[in-house]
Amino acid sequence: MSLISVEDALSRVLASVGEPLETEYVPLASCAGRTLAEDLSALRDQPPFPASAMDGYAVRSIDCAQVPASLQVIGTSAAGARFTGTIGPMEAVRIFTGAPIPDGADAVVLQEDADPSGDRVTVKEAPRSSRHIRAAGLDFRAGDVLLQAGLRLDSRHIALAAAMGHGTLPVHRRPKVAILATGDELVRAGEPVGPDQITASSLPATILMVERAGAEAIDLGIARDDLASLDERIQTARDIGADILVTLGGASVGEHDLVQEALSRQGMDLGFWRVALRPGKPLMHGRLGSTLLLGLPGNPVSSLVCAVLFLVPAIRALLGDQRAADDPTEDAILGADLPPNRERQDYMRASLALQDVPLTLTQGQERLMLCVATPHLLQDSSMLSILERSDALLVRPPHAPEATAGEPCRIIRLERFC
Ligand SMILES: Nc1nc2c(c(=O)[nH]1)N[C@H]1C(S)=C(S)[C@@H](COP(=O)(O)OP(=O)(O)OC[C@H]3O[C@@H](n4cnc5c(N)ncnc54)[C@H](O)[C@@H]3O)O[C@H]1N2
Ligand code: MOO
Repeated sequence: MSLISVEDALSRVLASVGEPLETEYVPLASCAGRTLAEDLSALRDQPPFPASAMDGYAVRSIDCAQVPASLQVIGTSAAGARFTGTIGPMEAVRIFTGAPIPDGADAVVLQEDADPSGDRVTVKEAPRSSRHIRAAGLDFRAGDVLLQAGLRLDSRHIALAAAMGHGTLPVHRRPKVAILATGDELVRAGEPVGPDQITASSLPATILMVERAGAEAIDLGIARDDLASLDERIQTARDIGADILVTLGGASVGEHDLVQEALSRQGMDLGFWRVALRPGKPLMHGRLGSTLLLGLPGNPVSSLVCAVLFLVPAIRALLGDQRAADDPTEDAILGADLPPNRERQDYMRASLALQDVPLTLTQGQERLMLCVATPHLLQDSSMLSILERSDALLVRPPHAPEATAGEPCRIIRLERFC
């Protein structure tokens, strides 16, 4: 099987996701990272009544056209406890921020612009009509559709939904993502490491990425490099109804790379294997019943790059995120010369720095901040110390010609995924 392009691989992964997961109703405070399953309309006006924006006195502006003006204070309107009467000529009501404006009043005088004395107040500054009053429905009206289906919810959306009158929201179920490390050489982080062993660093890292993407991560541990051990863990993933099974390692061509064989024996429908991608070439994709399969390569940087490019978009698509297929790249300026690229799309670990560039404009000198991406010299896909020092992946298309420092380039910011 020949290598397929990154774009082709991503569209095949997303096509195999199918429809977003079913809808469930979740309390607002637990909706972070969920995706709204339906358009949401306001259940009430906000504010629901004309409200004071300041602490001071509610007045009739006409009474204060000539200042100083002495008014009779006939009551108090506080947030949550309105004044129920009506303000008449030369009368005022003490009012606080957020309180309903009493009937008859059309302005609020700041308390800094008024001198209280007993049951009277002297207004020193003439207010114009509607001064410091928030009209009913200023923010939104009942029935306004303010949040759209497919929106990935953050605290801004939660604040608005709460103000709109909602306590729970219709969101798509979180995908269950089972993660299985494979390899006789691997031990869990923190456990004793034998002479020929290393830590399965990608296991906790992938769990974190999966949770950050909005899914429920299920840790299937480490399978040995034998079919029985793999079979057993794959069966566990099916038994728990995993929406995605992610395997780490064993994806390549060696005799110990048994993941594909084990999955095939259980009836995998192979989508693709091997992508024109560096690092991450041996990526495998398929389906096993209702479970989407992503076989990530074992080198930890390769598995992270594949998770950024394919696993996170698949999770977002299952969550119904309307932006699941968005291009994650953005513009930057290249910080070093680079040789021509070969046939695989390259994702180079790079550090970002802001560079202040002087610009001569017609009106004089301006300064522009540019984001400069400098790839690290070593790009071995086993090297996590370099990954830790990297802010971004610098993307180089297949067969890109040599490039010179200062040219535009495209990057993916890692903080968005890690
Ligand atoms: N003859 C060929 N050899 C290799 C090819 C190839 O095309 N022909 N491809 C290379 C590429 S590219 C990659 S990437 C690796 C990936 O292969 P596998 O997916 O089979 O990975 P493993 O062999 O199982 O492991 C590779 C490496 O990564 C370590 N590893 C595995 N799992 C983890 C984990 N969870 N956390 C941290 N490190 C892990 C493992 O110990 C190995 O050192 O294959 C090349 N070979
Ligand atoms: O593509 Mo492998 O993922 O070079 O290390």
